[in-house]
Amino acid sequence: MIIEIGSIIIMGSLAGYASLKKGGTTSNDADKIQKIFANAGWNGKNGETIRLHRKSNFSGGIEYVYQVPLGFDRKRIEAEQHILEDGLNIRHRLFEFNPTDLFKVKINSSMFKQIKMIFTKKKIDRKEIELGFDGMLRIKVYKESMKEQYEWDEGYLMNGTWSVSIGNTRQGVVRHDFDEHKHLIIAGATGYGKSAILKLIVTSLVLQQPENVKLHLIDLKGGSAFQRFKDLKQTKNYTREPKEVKEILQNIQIEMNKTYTDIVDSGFEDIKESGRKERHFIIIDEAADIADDSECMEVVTDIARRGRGAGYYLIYATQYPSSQSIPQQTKRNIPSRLCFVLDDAIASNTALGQTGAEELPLIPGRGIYKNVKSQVVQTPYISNRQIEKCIKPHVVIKPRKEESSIEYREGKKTGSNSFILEET
Ligand SMILES: Nc1ncnc2c1ncn2[C@@H]1O[C@H](COP(=O)(O)OP(=O)(O)OP(=O)(O)O)[C@@H](O)[C@H]1O
Repeated sequence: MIIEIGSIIIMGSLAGYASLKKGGTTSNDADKIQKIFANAGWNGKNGETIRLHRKSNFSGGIEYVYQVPLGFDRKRIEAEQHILEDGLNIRHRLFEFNPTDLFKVKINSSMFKQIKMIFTKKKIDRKEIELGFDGMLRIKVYKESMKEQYEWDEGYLMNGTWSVSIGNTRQGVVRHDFDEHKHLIIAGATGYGKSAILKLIVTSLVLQQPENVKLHLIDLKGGSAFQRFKDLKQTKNYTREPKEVKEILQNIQIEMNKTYTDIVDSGFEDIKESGRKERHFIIIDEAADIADDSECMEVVTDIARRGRGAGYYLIYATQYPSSQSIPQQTKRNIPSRLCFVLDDAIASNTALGQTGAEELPLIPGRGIYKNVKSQVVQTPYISNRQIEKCIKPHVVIKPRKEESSIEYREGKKTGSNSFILEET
């Protein structure tokens, strides 16, 4: 009995302490923010500081609204947001701990072991921030980290459009509309979600625009990310061979030029105005592998520069962003970027035009999407099994060039699209 009462008191106090810790975390964040601004040299030209205008609670944290001095460099602060986040996390780390776990403890001889487990299994959670500018500087400080995984489902689709879900933020889904923003550069260290988002983009395009999307898939990573799309009726080109890339790109360029000439000759400015529905997507996974080939790069640059008018959109992915793998002219023509964690600030600058990707947490799918503004997103995750299910109705059996002398016949299915080849 005494043990039971004692344990209840201990648990009650621990729970109270933990919830206090979780709730009352941010009392002096306003001061900290002001100090971080001063130390980072983010004040106005004559040393003017930001001034706290308002502070308000919202369901996930606290928003601080500041008046900013004239000449305030918002882009610099956006790029160096991690300094602010690190500063707010220096002394205060939040325990990801649910006090109700304590009430699940069974009162028996292993009680102390169970309590110890709850505390030793806790994860350290960082405060995260979000910046906004509308004449005032708005800093949202969140009590909890962003979700590490968002499962994709068909609710992410916008049928009949070219707008594809690219990530989730706490405010909702962020989309990249290819008819608005055309091309996209994707960069990121290996293993953090480049292929996964490319597969999601392809799947979304096929499901949203099955009759109008034309895919040119160039997979130079030595993996098999695009393999599953090669027999789609929407796939016009698919290769994993670097030596085939030049010919494919040059043929695309010829078609693109012809389409553009037709559009202009018919008196239209671009494909959108012409009312044509077809859009071509040239998707290159590991662009660094063709960076040495000047003829390939000439076509890539040309598509980035002139493809928009003809409806030829480029998605250019690399894990090695450098001035060679993303030439200056290509970069200038592709303002939209999605960048997962990168090795250093130089790579981040090359890929995004700002630092910050080197500071992203090591979470697959966590990236910075930069378009008009830049924001941290968690890309939706689609499993290979889901992809197979979604694209199955679009699979057709195509003879490959080198197999034109081989007779095809449908055979015993071992997968959704397997068949036996018989040489005659
Ligand atoms: N949005 C996501 N949410 C959760 N997990 C993800 C997400 N994206 C990727 N992952 C996980 O990370 C793993 C690696 O992702 P992916 O293959 O896309 O990386 P990559 O950057 O293309 O790496 P590599 O260049 O080595 O192929 C995936 O197998 C998956 O388990």
